[in-house]
Amino acid sequence: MGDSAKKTVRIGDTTLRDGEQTAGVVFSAKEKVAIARALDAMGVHELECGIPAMGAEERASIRALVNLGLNARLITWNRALIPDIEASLSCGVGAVDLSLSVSDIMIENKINKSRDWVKEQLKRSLGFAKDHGLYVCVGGEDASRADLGFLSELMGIAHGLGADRFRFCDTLGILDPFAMYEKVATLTAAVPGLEIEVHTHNDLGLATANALAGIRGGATYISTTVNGLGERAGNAALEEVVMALKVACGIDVGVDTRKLSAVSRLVGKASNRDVPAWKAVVGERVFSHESGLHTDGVLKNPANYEGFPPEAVGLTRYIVAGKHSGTNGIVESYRQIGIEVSRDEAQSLMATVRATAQRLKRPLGAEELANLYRRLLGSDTCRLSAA
Ligand SMILES: CC(=O)SCCNC(=O)CCNC(=O)[C@H](O)C(C)(C)COP(=O)(O)OP(=O)(O)OC[C@H]1O[C@@H](n2cnc3c(N)ncnc32)[C@H](O)[C@@H]1OP(=O)(O)O
Ligand SMILES: O=C(O)CCC(=O)C(=O)O
Repeated sequence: MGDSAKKTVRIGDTTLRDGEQTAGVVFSAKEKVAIARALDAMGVHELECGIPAMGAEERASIRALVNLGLNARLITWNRALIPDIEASLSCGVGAVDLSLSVSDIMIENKINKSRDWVKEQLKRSLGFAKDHGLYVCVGGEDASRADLGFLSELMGIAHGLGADRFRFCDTLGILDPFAMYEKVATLTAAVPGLEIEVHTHNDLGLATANALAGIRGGATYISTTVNGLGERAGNAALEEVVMALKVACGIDVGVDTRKLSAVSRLVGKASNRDVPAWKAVVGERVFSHESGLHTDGVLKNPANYEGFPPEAVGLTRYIVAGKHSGTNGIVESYRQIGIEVSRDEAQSLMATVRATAQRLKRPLGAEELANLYRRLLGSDTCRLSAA
């Protein structure tokens, strides 16, 4: 990503707000504390931690987070309405996101207002928030479908009134990375003094790509959720964004990546949404190798088939014996269960290993491999190592 290695990129994680908006997901106050602590401990810069306007219970859970004294900045989500901001102030947070629908389709068909109303409401709510000493992110809901001239105008007003950043939302997840890049680059050039955050949804599976494109376009913040939770198909996943920035773009955001899989499990459990074994970056089996040529390559040097090592994200490498195994992989699978086999012996075992995997529709476990060895190659005492 060119000179982007020098760039400072910050993560604003919204697992506790947009993540919890996943239809059917509810975090208990205790789970919110555990998730916030985990994200803070790994170095996430900002946590969007709830919506005070929702009511007393939500406000109590936000106050509990404020009382933790985390390093991460806590920010709440608000409509750009004074009562919403007052509710946030009552929670003791020092930062608010003030959201306004900014596309004509939503201005006309959702909030039933006009562009002028949006501008006035921005001035009113931002002025109120700034008078109360708050850090303010102005949230542009549906910015990806909004008129760029109007967005520039809003950003100019926001900047003039002391907003700290603007959140460019691809609310419906309909952009491609090229369009995202161009839109963010245009806005960065139009209002250079105002930082931009990109909030990307995954309806087309492009949330992470779009977030990276936003950074290339000049954004400095990325909105993420653990496991990509969030409305409909979810948001850009924290683990994908952090690792993609690091591995593909050479940008280290200062998050301890070794904790990514643990936080993924924590949020998977709290959200009652299992993390698929093949989930990019944190899936339990994304460092499993079975295919003969891959296994051979990994055994010679893991870098042959791994873009980053499993330890980098707190995971483990597995070599498994299955339908696609080759000789070296089978030797290794037996070595792992304490049985030394030669290449010739592995070759003689291969057809049965494959046929068994084909029949069972899965790789063979330790016991099955040992039984096969005994059945095909001899006694159970032969060449068993200490393991
Ligand atoms: C894209 C996003 O993710 S935005 C975040 C969305 N999150 C949520 O909705 C979760 C929590 N929401 C809630 O608890 C409730 O919806 C509340 C407390 C925010 C509002 O509750 P209610 O007062 O009962 O309103 P309700 O949900 O029925 O409708 C929303 C109202 O807010 C208005 N509204 C929506 N967005 C905005 C905005 N950015 N600024 C001002 N008003 C807005 C709508 O026009 C509608 O007003 P209307 O009733 O006059 O037509
Ligand atoms: O307006 C905001 O700050 C965020 C709203 C949101 O979650 C979205 O547009 O997807």
